Amino acid sequence: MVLSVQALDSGYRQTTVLKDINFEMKAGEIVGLIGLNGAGKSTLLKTILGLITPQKGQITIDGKSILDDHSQYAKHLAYIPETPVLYDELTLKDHLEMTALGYDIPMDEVMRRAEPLLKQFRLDKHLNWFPAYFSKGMKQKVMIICAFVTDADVLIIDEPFLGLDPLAMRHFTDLIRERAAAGSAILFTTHVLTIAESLCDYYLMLQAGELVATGDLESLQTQFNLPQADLETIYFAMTQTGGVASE
Ligand SMILES: Nc1ncnc2c1ncn2[C@@H]1O[C@H](COP(=O)(O)OP(=O)(O)OP(=O)(O)O)[C@@H](O)[C@H]1O
Repeated sequence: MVLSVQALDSGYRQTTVLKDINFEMKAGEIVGLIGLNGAGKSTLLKTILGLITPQKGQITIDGKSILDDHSQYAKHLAYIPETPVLYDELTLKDHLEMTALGYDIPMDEVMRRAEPLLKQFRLDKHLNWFPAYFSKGMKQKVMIICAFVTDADVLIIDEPFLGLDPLAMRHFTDLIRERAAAGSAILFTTHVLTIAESLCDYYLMLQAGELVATGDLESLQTQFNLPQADLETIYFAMTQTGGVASE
């Protein structure tokens, strides 16, 4: 099991947002974390990343928790946040260099891995540009490239498709599939359910901080008693019933 989340409660100061979250991810799995605004998706991703300390329960990657070795734990993870976070005073190449340092990968190896991605995302001529000159989508692409040049075996991606043009979106979904085929586990949130449906092996359906259903589409169809339904139909049913359909 690459990622294991057990009996997790998490949130902010006095507030508990996530209640009793349990799931596991194997190498090569693509998992969609699906739920309404405010359901707790980002809170879950940030807790896995170690940016929020769990109130209860435990998270392990390859059997180790963040408490065992913080820096080793962090090297197993790469994160693409919802809003690109770039340093104003660093160029695109500097950001790649920072990634190389952070993950202990030689810079020439990072550049070798980055080259096809830079070309694909049409940023190969912009290595010396500063973020101020990038569009929102270009900034998002920098975050994607920095995450995909690492050796991380768990990729955490928060609403990755907003701001990308259709061509970039296609390249990005291909990259996600390739990376999973190479053995990484990929957990992402999205409100774009058609893309989730085309990419995910299974789904975590989060409603008001609780996992109300998990499984692949077929299993969700059974749980919600909606044979043949697509993910969007199941999602609407979830928001109306607050969970799986009663018998
Ligand atoms: N820094 C914070 N301090 C206190 N409460 C917060 C904080 N960030 C989020 N929350 C609360 O936690 C709950 C879950 O928020 P979260 O951002 O995890 O939702 P989400 O599912 O990612 O939503 P969205 O789809 O809008 O991104 C919400 O009720 C929100 O108000």
